[in-house]
Amino acid sequence: MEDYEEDLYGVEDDFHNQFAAELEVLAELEGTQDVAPSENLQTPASRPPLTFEEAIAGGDTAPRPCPVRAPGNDCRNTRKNVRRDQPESFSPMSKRPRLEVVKRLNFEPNMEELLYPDSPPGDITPPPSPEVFPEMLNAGPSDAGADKGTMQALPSPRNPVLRRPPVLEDYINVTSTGGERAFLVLRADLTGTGVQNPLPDVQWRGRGQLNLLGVPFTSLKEQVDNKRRQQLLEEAQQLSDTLHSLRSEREEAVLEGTPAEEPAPGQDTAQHCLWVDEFAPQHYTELLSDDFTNRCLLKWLKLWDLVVFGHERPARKARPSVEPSRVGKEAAAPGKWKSHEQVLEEMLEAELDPSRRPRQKVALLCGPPGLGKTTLAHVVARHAGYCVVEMNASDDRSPEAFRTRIEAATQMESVLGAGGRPNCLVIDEIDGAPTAAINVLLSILNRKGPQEAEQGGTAVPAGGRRRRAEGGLLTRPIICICNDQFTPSLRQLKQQAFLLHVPPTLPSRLVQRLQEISLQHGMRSDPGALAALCEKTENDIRACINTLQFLYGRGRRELSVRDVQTTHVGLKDQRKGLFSVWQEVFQLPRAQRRLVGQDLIQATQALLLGDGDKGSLTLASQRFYHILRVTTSAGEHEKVVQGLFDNFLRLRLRDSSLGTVCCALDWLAFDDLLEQAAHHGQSFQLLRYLPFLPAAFHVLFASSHVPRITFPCSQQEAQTRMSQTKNHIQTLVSGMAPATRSRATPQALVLDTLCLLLDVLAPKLRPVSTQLYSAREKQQLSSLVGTMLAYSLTYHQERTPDGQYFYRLEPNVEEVCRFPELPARKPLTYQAKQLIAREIEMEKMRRAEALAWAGGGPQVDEGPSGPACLQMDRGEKGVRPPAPRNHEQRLEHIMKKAVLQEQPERDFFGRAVIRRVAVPSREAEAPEKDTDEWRMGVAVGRSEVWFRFNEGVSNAVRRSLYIRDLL
Ligand SMILES: Nc1ncnc2c1ncn2[C@@H]1O[C@H](COP(=O)(O)OP(=O)(O)OP(=O)(O)O)[C@@H](O)[C@H]1O
Repeated sequence: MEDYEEDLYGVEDDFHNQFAAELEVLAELEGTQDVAPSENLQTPASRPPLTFEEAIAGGDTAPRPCPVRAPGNDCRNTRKNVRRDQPESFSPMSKRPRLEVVKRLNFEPNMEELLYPDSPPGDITPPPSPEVFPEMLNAGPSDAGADKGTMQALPSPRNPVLRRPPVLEDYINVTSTGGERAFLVLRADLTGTGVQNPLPDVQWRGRGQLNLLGVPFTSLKEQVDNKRRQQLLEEAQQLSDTLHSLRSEREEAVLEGTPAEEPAPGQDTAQHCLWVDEFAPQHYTELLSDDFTNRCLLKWLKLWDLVVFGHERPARKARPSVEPSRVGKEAAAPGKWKSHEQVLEEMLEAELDPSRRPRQKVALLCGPPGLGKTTLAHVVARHAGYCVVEMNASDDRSPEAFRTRIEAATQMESVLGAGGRPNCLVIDEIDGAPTAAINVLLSILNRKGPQEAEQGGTAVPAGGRRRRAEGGLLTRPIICICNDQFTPSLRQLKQQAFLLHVPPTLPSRLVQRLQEISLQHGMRSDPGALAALCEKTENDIRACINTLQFLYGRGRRELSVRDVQTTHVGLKDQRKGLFSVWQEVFQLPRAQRRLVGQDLIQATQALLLGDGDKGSLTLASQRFYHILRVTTSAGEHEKVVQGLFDNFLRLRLRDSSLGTVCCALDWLAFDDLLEQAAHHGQSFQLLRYLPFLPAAFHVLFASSHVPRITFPCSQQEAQTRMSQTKNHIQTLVSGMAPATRSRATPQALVLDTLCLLLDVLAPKLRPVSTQLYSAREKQQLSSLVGTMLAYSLTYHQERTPDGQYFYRLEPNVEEVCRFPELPARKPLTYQAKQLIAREIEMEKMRRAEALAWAGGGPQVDEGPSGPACLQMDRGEKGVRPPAPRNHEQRLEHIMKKAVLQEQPERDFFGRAVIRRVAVPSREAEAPEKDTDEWRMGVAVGRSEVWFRFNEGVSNAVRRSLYIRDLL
């Protein structure tokens, strides 16, 4: 059969050409029918090869290729089956060979191009989509072969591209660029993808997805889930291992019968007891705070002995060797500043007050947290024989509660447990108390005893009654404790208090104490690690002990420096003042100052660029985190940043190329952006990045020098200047002539107009009288006045503090567009400004009069006035009649008004006055046309000359003028 086809192939047949269309339709019709059995079924082997003529003659009986509409079935098998099953008589297949011929004629070159390259000539399977096609071609040699096989094995669907519209099927028509029309048969979309899939076995890339990820998202998700699961499993494994090992340890211990491991009765409570409480000092000698401070506080408490216990104050021993020299020194230098210690000692040695109490009724201990201030107060008070009553000022904040607590503690005595000891009141966290509460305390301190009242001249009985009403005299010591002595509410109290600054604990003492504590719990710790711990906690006793206990609780039996560095030590939340924050940012911590110049720059770069190994960054990163913590706790981020901005350029910069400055400016800009995004866009999660700016500044600028820090004011100044500028612009715009204002937006004024306008407003004016000006100069002046009036500008005379007069532009737009340090480009003289100011005033008057006149009379349109009028005079002389001059206008106006507004004369009460007509005298009868008065009136009213005396204006040229010359 193939041979036969080959023989037939390429035969040109007129019949087929003529009836191509009909053949096509027939082929289509046949395609819709079921596979028809062939009439003469012969196997190719049994059939002898035919010649062309035989084939033609055979016509309808000629064997035909397998039907195309048998998907999934092998062509030959089908044919065989058909041959066996179907009776030979039934054969509607007469046109089959022609169909094949039609197919092979293939009259459409465009369609031929689209055919699959490897497909046999008779295969009219539409090509796969261009996307699949190259893939299939490049699938590798074996695949390609397989695919070819598949392609050949696949049933080839009927050609959906037809030259004529199909009869039974839906179609769409397509016209090629060459104008040829083809008809595409529509088929049902069985796959439902909307895309005809020519090869269902080949996956279309991405199944409609873009595959931007490379790896599908689902598999990524799976990976993450797997990872998490793995992690959880590992953790669980670790936990069970630990539990297992612990259990085995305990079992071993039980088996060995170690007495130490047996749960002691108090052990459970001891485990939960804080070490800070366990090792809290009980005696004066166990105190870690500075000895001088401890001693001073004890001495001050002892000053109360006379009032509280009735003990006489021991007589002071004379210090023969020290005193004279000291006295001599003080006498020699009376104005010399005294140290704080000297002041304290003087206070302690001073005489008691008339009521035999110390002059300072309250002691104020201040210092950073965790130094043992509260402990000091307790231990010293107990040591001095008192029963300590503590109150927390942050808790009892209301003045009433404050008064009640203080009076209860100072005027009553505990009957239970105190052993008859008098109270000593300790007020902790007094910096958290409001001013009103502090005032209550002050009023209690300032109550006067009878002796003082007598000295003050107050009447005793009345004073006694009042005292009883307001409470008794304070006879017990009060010790106040605070962290921040600069809290505003403490100002008054500080003046009356015995102020004691508690200095940081000496690290050597603290290390020793910590070593004792850790040894007692069987924890090994070398002094280096403990020193690192002290440094990290800034010698905070509480933080050190708590850290030790925390590490011990986690099973560490040995403290190393690494442990200290990796542990996050919880410090008490403490706010530092702004100056100390700025100082910490710009100054290296004490311990690291000696490292300046060694690894600092490297560390800086590594920290900022993020490319250093962690080991070399420990010091720098510690500093970084410290600053981060300090600035976060300081709170006032805006103020902190302003201080950094105002001060960072005043520092001694190490970097001569100013790279650090540029970096710092970048940080500042970034900070601005962050704040803007956070507050304008309400993206408050961005606020967490703000404290990094001070940390970056520290890394960039911190040095060993003590920085000279000033309080920031540039922001305030800039804001004031901006509001001033806005005011100037607003005043300018509101005063502008409407025509000018319509085109002058504030922004355009600032950016484009004002700068040039200032140059326009400074023409060269000769310092002579305007009468001597040439026409051009007059025009220049009038246009200047016109421009200034259009922008509502004028010059205003002012006086400097040293008494000099000067003219200032009003509103002062020079401030808007000129830097104050720079001189004006074309400064006008005082006289020029004066002249311009006067001309502006005159012009304003003229305009006002013209307006009033226009409003008063009907003859309004007599022409413009002022500079416009002047210009009209010059430019359009021939066109319009010259307008009346200004003084003429004015005079005429006045006279008209006088005529129009002639009112009947009225007396004081508003009644019309009727004058008696006097008998006319002779002189009156005569026509006094020549009288002086009449003539004067004519002269003033009718004369062309009119002048006004302006007081205070001195024109450069003067000349004598007589009245007769004017007449
Ligand atoms: N010499 C010491 N030896 C051991 N522990 C001490 C010593 N001094 C103080 N402590 C412990 O340190 C802890 C903190 O002390 P204290 O409360 O007196 O500090 P503070 O300066 O008052 O802190 P704050 O300002 O936060 O109130 C206390 O629990 C105390 O037990």
